[in-house]
Amino acid sequence: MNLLDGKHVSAKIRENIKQESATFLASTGRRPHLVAILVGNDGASETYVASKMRNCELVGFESTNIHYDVDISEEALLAKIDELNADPTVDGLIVQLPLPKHINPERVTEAIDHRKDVDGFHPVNLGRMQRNLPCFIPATPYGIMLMLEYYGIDTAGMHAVVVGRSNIVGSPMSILLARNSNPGNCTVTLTHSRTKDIENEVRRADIVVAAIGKKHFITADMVKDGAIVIDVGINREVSDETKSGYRLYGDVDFEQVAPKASWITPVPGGVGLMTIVGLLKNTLEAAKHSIYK
Ligand SMILES: Nc1nc(=O)c2c([nH]1)NC[C@@H]1CN(c3ccc(C(=O)N[C@@H](CCC(=O)O)C(=O)O)cc3)C=[N+]21
Repeated sequence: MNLLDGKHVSAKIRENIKQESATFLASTGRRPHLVAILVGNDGASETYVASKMRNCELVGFESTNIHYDVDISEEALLAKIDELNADPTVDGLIVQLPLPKHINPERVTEAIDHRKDVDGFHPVNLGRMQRNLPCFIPATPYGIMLMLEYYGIDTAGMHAVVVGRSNIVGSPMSILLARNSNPGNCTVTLTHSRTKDIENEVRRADIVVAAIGKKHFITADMVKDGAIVIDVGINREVSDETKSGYRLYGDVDFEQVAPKASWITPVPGGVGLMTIVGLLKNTLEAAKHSIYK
């Protein structure tokens, strides 16, 4: 078993981003700038946004966190997005999900200027990704592809099984793995809650991407010998044994599965850290206008 070490890879890639960020500052007199909007008081969301801001600092980006009460109206949120779209000092703009029930996430996603959509959730970016055109790729799938690339894993011809069809992970992941690029060129099966026999589908996988949101859903008996296992799960449980007061569990039973896998990501220390690197890379591209002139 080899570890796909998110801690190591994210630190390495952050070094490159930091250098490019310094070059950007030297030539333009300003820093790449990410704005993150957070609505409400979800503990996990607050942790992620804080981590994104801290990572911006690490690579020399400017970052702004706008925090609204849970009862902000959709209209007021959309008005703020319009204002930030028009603000030339803002390069990247994200609205942390999930949003409260009275706000339509689809409307919010489409309101963000696709040239600042560093989450890669806007339909323009999604469509361009599907066509293999320059675009912002959603941060988690992007981070996973960067990790495979870093370790020089050639996925061409592999059978990939993605578990979960979310807009932010499973669905874009299936597109990226099937694309004619490297990593990519996989034969992809996208499984979900209505799949007849998920266990059996996963058993056929050369590469498994688990993005279901259920602790230890993927067990050893479901994994083929030598498979590559990517765990996107971040299931939080209260624990009095840790400083933070909670413990994270993946969608994969790491202890059981690791001995069978050729490569595997740990949780924490895997995909989550790469997600942030994906976001930083997109923000740098947005600042440099290297995707949209
Ligand atoms: N608009 C939007 N964009 C997102 O990118 C987005 C989102 N909404 N909503 C929620 C998910 C989740 N997400 C994570 C980011 C970092 C870690 C991360 O850093 N994880 C660390 C540990 C984190 C901890 O200890 O809590 C690790 O896995 O080692 C995890 C998950 C971004 N998301």
